[in-house]
Amino acid sequence: MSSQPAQPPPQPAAAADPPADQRAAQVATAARRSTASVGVAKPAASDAAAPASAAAASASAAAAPAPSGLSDDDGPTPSSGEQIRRIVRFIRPEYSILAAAIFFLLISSVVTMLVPMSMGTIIDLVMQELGASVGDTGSGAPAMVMPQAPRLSESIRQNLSLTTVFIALSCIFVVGAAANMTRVILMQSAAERIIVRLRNSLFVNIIKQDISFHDANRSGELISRLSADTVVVGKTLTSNLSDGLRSLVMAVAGLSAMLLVNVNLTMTMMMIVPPVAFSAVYYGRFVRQLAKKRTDGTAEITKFAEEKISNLRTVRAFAREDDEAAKYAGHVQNVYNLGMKEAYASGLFFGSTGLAGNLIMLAILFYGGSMVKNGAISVGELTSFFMYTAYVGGSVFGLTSWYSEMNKGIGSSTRLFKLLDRKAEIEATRGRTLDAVQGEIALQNVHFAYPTRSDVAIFNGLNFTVKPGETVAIVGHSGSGKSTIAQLILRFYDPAHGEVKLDGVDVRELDPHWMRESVIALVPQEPVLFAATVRDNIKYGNPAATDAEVRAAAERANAHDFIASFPEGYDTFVGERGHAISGGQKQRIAIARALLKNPRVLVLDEATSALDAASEHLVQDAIERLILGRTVITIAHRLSTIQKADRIIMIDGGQVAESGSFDELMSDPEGSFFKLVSNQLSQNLAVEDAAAAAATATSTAAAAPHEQQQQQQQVDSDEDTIIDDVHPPKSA
Ligand SMILES: Nc1ncnc2c1ncn2[C@@H]1O[C@H](COP(=O)(O)OP(=O)(O)OP(=O)(O)O)[C@@H](O)[C@H]1O
Repeated sequence: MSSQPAQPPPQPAAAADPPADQRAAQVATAARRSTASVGVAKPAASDAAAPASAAAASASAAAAPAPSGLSDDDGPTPSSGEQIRRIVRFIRPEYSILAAAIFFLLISSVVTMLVPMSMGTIIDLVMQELGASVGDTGSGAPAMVMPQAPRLSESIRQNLSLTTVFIALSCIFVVGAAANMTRVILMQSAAERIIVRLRNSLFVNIIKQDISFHDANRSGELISRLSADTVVVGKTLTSNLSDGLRSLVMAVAGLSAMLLVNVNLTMTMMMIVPPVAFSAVYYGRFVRQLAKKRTDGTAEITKFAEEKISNLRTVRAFAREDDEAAKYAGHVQNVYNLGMKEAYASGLFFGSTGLAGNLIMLAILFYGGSMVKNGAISVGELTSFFMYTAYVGGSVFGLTSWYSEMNKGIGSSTRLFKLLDRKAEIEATRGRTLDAVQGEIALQNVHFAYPTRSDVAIFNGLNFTVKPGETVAIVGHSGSGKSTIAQLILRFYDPAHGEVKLDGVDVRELDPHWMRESVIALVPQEPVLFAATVRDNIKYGNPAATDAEVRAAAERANAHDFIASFPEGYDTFVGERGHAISGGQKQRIAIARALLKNPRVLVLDEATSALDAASEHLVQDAIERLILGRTVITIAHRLSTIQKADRIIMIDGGQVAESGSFDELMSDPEGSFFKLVSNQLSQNLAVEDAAAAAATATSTAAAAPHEQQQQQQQVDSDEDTIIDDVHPPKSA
């Protein structure tokens, strides 16, 4: 606050305590004289004036929509079957790619399964030639027992030479490798496409959720779903699925081949299946639960980090870096603990199944060796069988890890699909549009409570109409619901009862997107700029605007001169959330943005933080140009704005307490508007008194240093009553 009165400041009303009518005249005069920011909305006791009787609150609460958090309370968790069906529905567009991938997978698997059989055949061929050459030595007795010719390789052996087999197998293996390569590429491309679709649909669904949903969910968590969970689910649906299918095909084909080679040996091998399958099911369930907890833990880490990093200036200003680092470490430790639980479970599971696999191989070697000795099977057949056992063992192992990965994916997908399937209420409405908008806004018998705080009624029977072209200032104590009116007009929320109307039509009948795009603009208290250039930020009001139009809007918003003074002009990067430019500059860019949009109805949530006099003047001047020829609803915090309005609406107790021109309202010293203004003025005048006292004190050489310091502190704190009494930024 920088206003220095031209005349000696009048006594604060409370100190003089004059009769009511005299006080009225005094306050009105003081009000007229004050051209600076008065911060009417910030009386010290304002919070005590909270609206809403408990009865009204519960009435509103009954009709208010339920809070909509992305939590376990947000509807029942679907069963695994439902989740799998949901996942299958989601991957439908990739069916053709997946089918092609499965085709190539089958080819490569068949080729792989040929390996043991071909190796066995080659070994038998080699041994046969070896046997023949041993027989040729003329010693009379064969050097080793040659078992019966194996059934499977019999015909091949009879018709093909060793060289032909080598050449044929090499060609088949090349085909297998090509098929495998194609399978991997196709699967990866399906995974990437699924991740793209997941991310796009999820982002769209997140930004199209009702504001009440965003009240209930922190952005960090949503970002985590968007970035981390989408990858887990995408990979599960493709690479893991492909690996699982491959393992399944190989296990089935391998088993069939083993049965063909020898049934008894196969039965011995099968002893391992029941215990492994049993433990795989339990292990799978366990990791699914862990995965869900881990994705939640990761989301917790992301939302914590997002909030602290994006508000680093506050963390730094309070020197809380170490505390925040410790809290962050706590969240990270939580995820680490879950990871370690999984590590122990995985170690136990994979270690024991590996041991079971090795023991069964030993058993086969022992049993198979005796069969070779008896001439029941050939060495080549035992080799083939052994290789099939290893392949099938590997495939079963692959299937169990696929099962656990699938479970993890399903665990991660729970919240993701819940979020993806969530239907917005307001934003999903496809209402009509109006041909020619006059710009009349009416609130009729509006009852409202925020969905996240449904037991606190903000309005209970709010009624007022703003005529086309009229400028109305909404005033009231802090927390009385002024900004809430703006949010209802923009249809960020629907009232529990009553109607908000545009040109006599309930906004629930209208298309909310059309209304915000073409009819209504909001200039919020603390304008939010995006991390982009000045030009892009202004063009946010109308992406189709030309550079000339952007410049014209900036000129009308008193922004062109400061923009032109930047070395990069309109291409200057404004920093994250516009941190790289000043508050007054930000406000003027926001005004230029609104000018470019050229709305019929303008909702102006006036900034509560005061700017220096020069900057304030430039902003006010820009606002005056902005409001020309429109219906304007100003959530007013400055006396000058209130005085200039055609009409003032005073909100108190969730209803319109008073309505009229400035002079009309100020003529009633018992009225709530009069009290609000006089209360604020006394605060303001106290600041001026303290400033004058401080100036006197500073000039008095005799003043003790600590007294000077105290006086200065008093001035600082009084000035802060207005500047500091700023509520959390409300932005569009
Ligand atoms: N998104 C929200 N969810 C729940 N409660 C909210 C939300 N936004 C505001 N409120 C509460 O609603 C009440 C009215 O808030 P509102 O911002 O409309 O007041 P205001 O009159 O504009 O205050 P000020 O002048 O301080 O900006 C306050 O008690 C506030 O805490």
